[in-house]
Amino acid sequence: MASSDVAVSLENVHKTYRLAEPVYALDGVSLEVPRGSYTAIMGPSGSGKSTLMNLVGCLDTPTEGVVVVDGRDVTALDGSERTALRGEQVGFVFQTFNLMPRLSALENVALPQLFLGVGRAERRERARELLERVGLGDRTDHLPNELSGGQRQRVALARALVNDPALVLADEPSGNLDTETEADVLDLFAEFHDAGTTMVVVTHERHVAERAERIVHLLDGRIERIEELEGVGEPARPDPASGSRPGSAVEPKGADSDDKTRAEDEHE
Ligand SMILES: Nc1ncnc2c1ncn2[C@@H]1O[C@H](COP(=O)(O)OP(=O)(O)OP(=O)(O)O)[C@@H](O)[C@H]1O
Repeated sequence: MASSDVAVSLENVHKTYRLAEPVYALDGVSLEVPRGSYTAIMGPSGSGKSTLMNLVGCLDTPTEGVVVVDGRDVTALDGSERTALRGEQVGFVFQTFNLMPRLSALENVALPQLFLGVGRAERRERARELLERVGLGDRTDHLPNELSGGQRQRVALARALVNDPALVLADEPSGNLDTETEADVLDLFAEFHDAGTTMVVVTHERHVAERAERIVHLLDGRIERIEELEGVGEPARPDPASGSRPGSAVEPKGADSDDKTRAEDEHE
């Protein structure tokens, strides 16, 4: 695959947490995530899913191996360069990404646009639009603690999508949502995917994973297998020149934490 068709690539990535006993959270993972593809990551608890997402999202660096995001070797970047790359490219839907408690739903969603230099009126309009899309058009002025858990999660989702990131990373995005809201969230993911966004979703739920084009199964820090799903969605942007379609395959090929927060420590 041409490198420009690859959103994220991992080459022989190891992540070892050095405790009294070392923990080999990732143990030689190689993976290409094509631009515009929709990938689900599944695996038992402790198999390395969140560790993998943190590396793909430039929140962390591997102990060994190479992680390339949008053509840039993450391991060669310093902390602030990684933060910048993350801000430009990645939208996180992580449960650990809490909302700012003193900002309204609308202000929380508007916040990431501040760092792209978008004007206030436009920020608020876009935030309102996103909140409407996640079914919270009537909750824009609520503070996070005036919302239910599922509503807070939808605000976090709107915030993750507001800058129209090239890559969306979601860790258990529908964890505490009721069936109807989950369906709305997954429809929204499908919409973003249809518009060309690269989606990577960690889930324990088979029916959530089946909305993707392929499922990467992790076991003990390794890729156990990659399952290509039949009949999912339409071919993603056929490339008449090569006859190949970007997004048609995730190919298996073969630490030190920095700041873990994004908008959390920044204020409007
Ligand atoms: N910061 C850390 N320090 C030490 N060990 C860690 C750390 N983070 C994760 N681990 C260990 O690394 C392994 C992989 O963890 P990870 O969170 O990636 O698993 P997971 O597949 O996301 O699990 P779950 O489904 O339970 O969220 C686990 O054995 C975990 O205990």
